[in-house]
Amino acid sequence: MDNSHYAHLQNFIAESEWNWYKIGLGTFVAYCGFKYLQFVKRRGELSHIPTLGSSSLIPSYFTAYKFFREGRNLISAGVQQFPGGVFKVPTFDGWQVIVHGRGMLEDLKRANEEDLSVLEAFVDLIKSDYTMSPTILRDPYHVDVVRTPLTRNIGARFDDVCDELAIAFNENLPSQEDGEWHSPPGDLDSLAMVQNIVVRASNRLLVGLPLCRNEDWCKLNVQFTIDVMRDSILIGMFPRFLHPIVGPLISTWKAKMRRAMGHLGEIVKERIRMTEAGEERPNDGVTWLVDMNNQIGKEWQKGSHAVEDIVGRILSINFAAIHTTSTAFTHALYHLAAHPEVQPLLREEVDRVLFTSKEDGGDGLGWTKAGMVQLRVMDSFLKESQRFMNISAIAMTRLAVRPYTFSNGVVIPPGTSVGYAAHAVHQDPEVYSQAQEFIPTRFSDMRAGEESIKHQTVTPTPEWLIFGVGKHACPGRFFAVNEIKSMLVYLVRNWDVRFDEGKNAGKDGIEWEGGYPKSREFMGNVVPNTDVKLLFRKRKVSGSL
Ligand code: HEM
Repeated sequence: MDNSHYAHLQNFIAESEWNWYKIGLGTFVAYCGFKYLQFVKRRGELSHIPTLGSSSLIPSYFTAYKFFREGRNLISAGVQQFPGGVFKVPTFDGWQVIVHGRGMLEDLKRANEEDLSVLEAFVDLIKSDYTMSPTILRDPYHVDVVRTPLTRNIGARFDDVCDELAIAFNENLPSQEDGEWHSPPGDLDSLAMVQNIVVRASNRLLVGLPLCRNEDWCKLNVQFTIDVMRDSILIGMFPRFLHPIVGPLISTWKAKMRRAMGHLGEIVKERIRMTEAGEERPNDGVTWLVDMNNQIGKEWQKGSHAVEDIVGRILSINFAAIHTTSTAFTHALYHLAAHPEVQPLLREEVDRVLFTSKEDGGDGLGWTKAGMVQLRVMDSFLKESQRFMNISAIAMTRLAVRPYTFSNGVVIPPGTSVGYAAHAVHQDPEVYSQAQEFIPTRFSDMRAGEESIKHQTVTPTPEWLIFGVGKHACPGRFFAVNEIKSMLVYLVRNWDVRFDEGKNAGKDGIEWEGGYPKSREFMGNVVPNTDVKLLFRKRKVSGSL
C-alpha cells in the first residue's frame, strides 16, 4: 500500500470518528428533547398533585437524585409537608406518586387489578418482558405455588431446611473453638456471607439435594436478582418505544436460562415423567410447580414447553426469596452487634422454649416450626430490626392501568406509578411510641398484655407493611419468617457476634448512625452496608445444635 492509500485511510478514520461524534451528539440531543417533552407531558397530567421539591426540569433532577440516594428521609419529609395524603416525587424515569394515611391505604388494598395493577407495576419495575421470560410474571402461577403448597409444607420440610442452613452456617462462619473472636473465612462481606446461607436453605426446599449445594447453581441464583435489577435500570434509561430493541440486547436472561436448564432441566423432565407414571415424588418446589402447571397452566406452558417454563419459575421464586431474606437477616446481624445485650436475651429464650424439657421448666419444643412460633422475643427483635430497616420505604407499588379516583377525589392518569409511604408509618411516633428508639422487646411486650397474633412479624396490618398488606401481601412471608428465625436460633446458640472495631475504624464507606452502620439506599430501597466487618466467637454448645 502506498502513502496516498494510507492518507485516504487516515482521512476516512478521522471522518468516521467525526461522523460517530455527530451521530452521538445528535442522539443525545434527541434523547434530551424526548425526555423533556415526556417530562412536560407527565407534569401536566399530574399538575393537580403537589410536588416534593421543584417541578422545573433542572431542579427536579436534584430531587430525583435525592430520591435515588435518600428516598426514606425524602418521603418522610413529604408526608409531613403534604398532610392531604398524596404528593409526587420526580425520578430519573418520570414521576412517582406517593400516598399516605389510612383512607389511601384502604383504597390501594381494595383497588382491583384492572385499575391499579400489581402485575404491571412488577413488569414495569424489573422490565420483565426482557429481563425474564415475558410469560412468567404475566401468568404468575408460581405465586400460587408459594402461597399454597410451599407454605403448607414448611412444617414437613422444616428439618431439611434447618439441616441445610446449619451446614451452610458452619461453612461460612468461623469454626475455631478457642474462645477468641474471628473473621468469617474468606473475605466475604456480611451480606454475601448471608446470601450463601439463604440460597442453600431456600433451594433445599425448592430443588432439594444435591443441586442446592451446587456452587454454580447457588451463584446463578444469587447473581440473577442483581443482574435483573441492573438490566432493568439500563433498559429504563431508554425511551419506552426503544425497549423492544434495546431490551433483548441488554438482557442476560437467555444465557441465565441456558445455565439453569443445564442444572435443572433433566430433573424437571424426570419429575414430569414420574408424575405421569403416578410414581412417588420428592416433596419440593419442582413437584409443586409440575402439579400447578398441570392444574392451572395454560396449554402452551405444557408438553415440551413445561420444562423451560418450570425452570424459569424456580429462578423467579429465588428472585423473590433470596435478596429479601438475606437483607433482613443481615440487618438483624448488625442489630445484634449494635445491641449486644440482646444476644443473651435471645439465647435464654431459645434455651428455654426449644431445648429445656417441660420437667426442667422449659417448653421442650425443639428446633421445630411449632417452636419458632413461641419465640416471641426473637420475633419482636426481628420485627423491630425491620421496622427500622425494612427493605423498601415504599410499599404496595401499583401501576394505574386506567384513570383511578381515590376516595378523597384525587385522580391519577393511566401509566402512573403509585406507592404507599410505609417507612414513614413505621417511624411515626403516633403509631409507635418512642419511634426513634430501638426497643427489641417492643412487640413481645405488646403481646404479653393481649394474647394476640396481630403483633407478629408475619401478620401484615396498616401499621406493619414490610410484606405489604391485603390480597397481594407477600405469599412467601411465612417461609421467610420461619427461615430467618431458624437462622437466628442457630446463630445465637453457636456464636457471639460483634463489630470488628479495628477494621471498621476510619474505613471509607462506613458512616455510623447511633451505633448502626448507615445503610445504602437506591430509590427508597435499603441495602445493608457491605463495608462493615463483623467478628464471631464460637460458643461451646451442650446438647442439641
Ligand atoms: C424478609 C423477606 C421478604 C420480604 C420483606 C418480602 C416482601 C415482599 C413484598 C413487599 C412484596 C410485594 C407485596 C405487594 O406489592 O403488595 C412481596 C411479593 C412477593 N414475595 Fe416476598 N418478601 C420476602 C420473602 C419472600 C420469600 C422467601 C418468597 C418465596 C418463598 C417470596 C415470594 C414473593 C412473591 C412470589 C411475591 C409476589 C406476590 C404477588 O405478585 O402477588 N417473598 N414480597
